[in-house]
Amino acid sequence: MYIRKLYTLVFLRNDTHILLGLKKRGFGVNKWNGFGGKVEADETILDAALRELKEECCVTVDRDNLKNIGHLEFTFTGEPTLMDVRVFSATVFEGTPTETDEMSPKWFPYTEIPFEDMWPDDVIWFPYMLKDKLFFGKFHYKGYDTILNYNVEELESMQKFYHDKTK
Ligand SMILES: CNc1ncnc2c1ncn2[C@@H]1O[C@H](COP(=O)(O)OP(=O)(O)OP(=O)(O)O)[C@@H](O)[C@H]1O
Repeated sequence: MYIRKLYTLVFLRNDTHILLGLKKRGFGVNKWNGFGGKVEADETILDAALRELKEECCVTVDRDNLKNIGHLEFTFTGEPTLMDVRVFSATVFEGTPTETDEMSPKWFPYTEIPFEDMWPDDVIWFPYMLKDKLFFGKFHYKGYDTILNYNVEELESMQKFYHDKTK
């Protein structure tokens, strides 16, 4: 049994580029990633996603424009926590991505995503996101550099996935 902790991860995208942020502190420091963090006890997952995006790169998204596109689960050998990461994508947003204490944002062409400076799982599930497929990925790590085993599958619908999960 694991202790499940909820996280959000948001990607802004257009036809040719994706916005990533270089994490300046804390978990995943010096890695490029989407924007996100822990869901607080008093907020919904969607509210947490919008809040973290604003806090980390000063961009706001209308909640109707934030699409849940994937679900990731991370476990680490010897650790009791399961990181339950809800992945979102938006193409419509307000504001200019701006550096904050936590993140330094930069647009990358889809052909130049810096996977060597990202979490090792990203290169495995990004292709689903980039092809606009919904996905569910599970990764078991040893330390923070080595994936011992994983599985990624395409989903028909996030709503159906969450409905089936709670059965
Ligand atoms: C293991 N493989 C992984 N692959 C891809 N992304 C990963 C990840 N593991 C964590 N993430 C994301 O990294 C952020 C951490 O957030 P994190 O800094 O811990 O949260 P938060 O901003 O609440 O922290 P503090 O307020 O500083 O405590 C959060 O978006 C989360 O989804």
